[in-house]
Amino acid sequence: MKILVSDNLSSLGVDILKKEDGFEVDVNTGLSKEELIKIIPNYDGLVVRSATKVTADVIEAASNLRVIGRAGVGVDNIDLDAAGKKGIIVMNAPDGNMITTAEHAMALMMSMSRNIPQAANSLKQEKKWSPKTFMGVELYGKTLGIVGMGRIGSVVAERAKGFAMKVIAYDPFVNKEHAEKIGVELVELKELLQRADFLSLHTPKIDGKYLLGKEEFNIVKPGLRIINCARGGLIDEAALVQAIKDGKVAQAALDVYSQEPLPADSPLLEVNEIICTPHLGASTEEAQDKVAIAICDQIIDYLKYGSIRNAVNMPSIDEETLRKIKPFLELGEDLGKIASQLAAGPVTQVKVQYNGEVAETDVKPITISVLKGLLERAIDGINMVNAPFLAKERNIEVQEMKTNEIKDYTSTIQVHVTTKEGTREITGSIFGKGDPRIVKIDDYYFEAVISKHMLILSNKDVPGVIGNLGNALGKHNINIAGFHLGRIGENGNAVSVINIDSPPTSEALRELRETSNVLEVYSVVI
Ligand SMILES: NC(=O)c1ccc[n+]([C@@H]2O[C@H](COP(=O)([O-])OP(=O)(O)OC[C@H]3O[C@@H](n4cnc5c(N)ncnc54)[C@H](O)[C@@H]3O)[C@@H](O)[C@H]2O)c1
Ligand SMILES: O=C(O)CC[C@@H](O)C(=O)O
Repeated sequence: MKILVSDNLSSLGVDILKKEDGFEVDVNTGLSKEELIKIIPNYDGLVVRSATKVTADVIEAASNLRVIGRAGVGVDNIDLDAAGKKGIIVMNAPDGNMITTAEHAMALMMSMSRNIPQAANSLKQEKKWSPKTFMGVELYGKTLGIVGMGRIGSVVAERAKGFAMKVIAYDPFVNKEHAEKIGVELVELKELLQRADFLSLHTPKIDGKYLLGKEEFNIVKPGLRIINCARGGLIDEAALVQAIKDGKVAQAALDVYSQEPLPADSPLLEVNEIICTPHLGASTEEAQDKVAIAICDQIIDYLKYGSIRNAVNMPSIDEETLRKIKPFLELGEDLGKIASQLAAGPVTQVKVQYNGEVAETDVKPITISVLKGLLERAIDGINMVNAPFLAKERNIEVQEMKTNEIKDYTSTIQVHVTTKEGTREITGSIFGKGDPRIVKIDDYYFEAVISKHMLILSNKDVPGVIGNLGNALGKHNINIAGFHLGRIGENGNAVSVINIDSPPTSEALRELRETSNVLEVYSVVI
């Protein structure tokens, strides 16, 4: 396995990769886009921080790449859609730098409230002793508004409470219990803007929308102080400069910018009330070691053992869960493959229903494996990462349903596939520790073994049909390994699943289809 590390990564991470059997590592930082495009086909894995821009054209050129690891949280420098479509998994290391970044937010809050950079600059650069110029404000008793109560926002809230600040937060995705547990009052954004003395942002970048723009600055509590250690693009920088000039906002402390590196002529650098740091939030020795170790371990676990942690473009599966759900992943893929060969025409909808114990596990990866099996014959290079993207691209509606109800089996997976011609249903279960079976096709019940080659056929349920089929298969030298019959009462139709040791020739299939009372014959390959 060849891994490229294209940004500054702690040597502890690089060493982990170097020491791993079968891994080769190149550290090559500061590459131009053209240089990266040229060398990326040589690599199975890429490790980046925020400097490398993994754009669609880089991904297009990455013919062997299987994983991109981000040593940190934000993945806005990686084209996730392009990676997903190409089947490249993107993972981050979200826990390693949360304390460090929260500490940077606190450092900015305190530096800003006491004018520390400006005062230090005046004394050291201008040799001026002017304490009156740098009158500050206390944090004590002030209200801190946090937007985004995730990992970093929550740590900031705890630290701020240590300064006896009142903490309020806006995060539409967080539950009340989490907020109450850390003693934070959840409010709407408008209320937060009207009440906060300090405001700290901790959300991901929000596409096409500023969290703080002219409209928001018009309603903030006068004298607001703003901290942004999250992402550039959350604040309309021109509107911020104007709001400070208009006296609506007192100060701001920024670590991230809409354009990075921040251009030397940025108006932000001209405003004395704005403190700027050069995207330093995660830059401590401890955090850099932690994220580097985490991402390198994750990459090895994925490339060597298939276990997925902190994936941002597919559900994560740790080793323990992987072990538990592996038989169902395989069953799901088999059911998808069978369904694709029974259904006629392009698929428009897939419903996957989980019944019984399997419904209590994380079923998302199983649904993806159904999609992978379903689309495998139509799309080259499909895998667990790109299957949902490719299904979406083909306008296939995917539904997932769960019931805890246990009927005849402890767990079943029911796959309904709809095309213009109608819906086919195929249900599977796991016998014993990992023996996959088809237990139902449409209305017919069996306990059919799933094998590499199968014939699935329907016939009128009259005497002699099975004998004739056996003769026809024998004539074409096709050995029957198993025979499973499903019927609904007498005098109706029957469906059979026949396990065969070799694939049928087209001649054999023609003869089977011409056998009297046979209605449909499908040759199914797993
Ligand atoms: N400055 C740095 O060096 C640095 C370092 C680490 C992380 N970060 C950035 O900090 C941010 C937060 O990181 P995290 O690890 O806490 O992420 P997180 O995913 O744990 O938390 C983000 C929170 O934002 C909330 N959220 C999403 N959209 C929102 C919206 N429109 N309004 C309000 N809340 C919303 C989510 O519900 C979530 O709780 C990210 O943007 C990350 O890239 C920056
Ligand atoms: O790698 C860095 O220094 C920045 C990291 C930070 O922005 C992140 O999102 O984790």
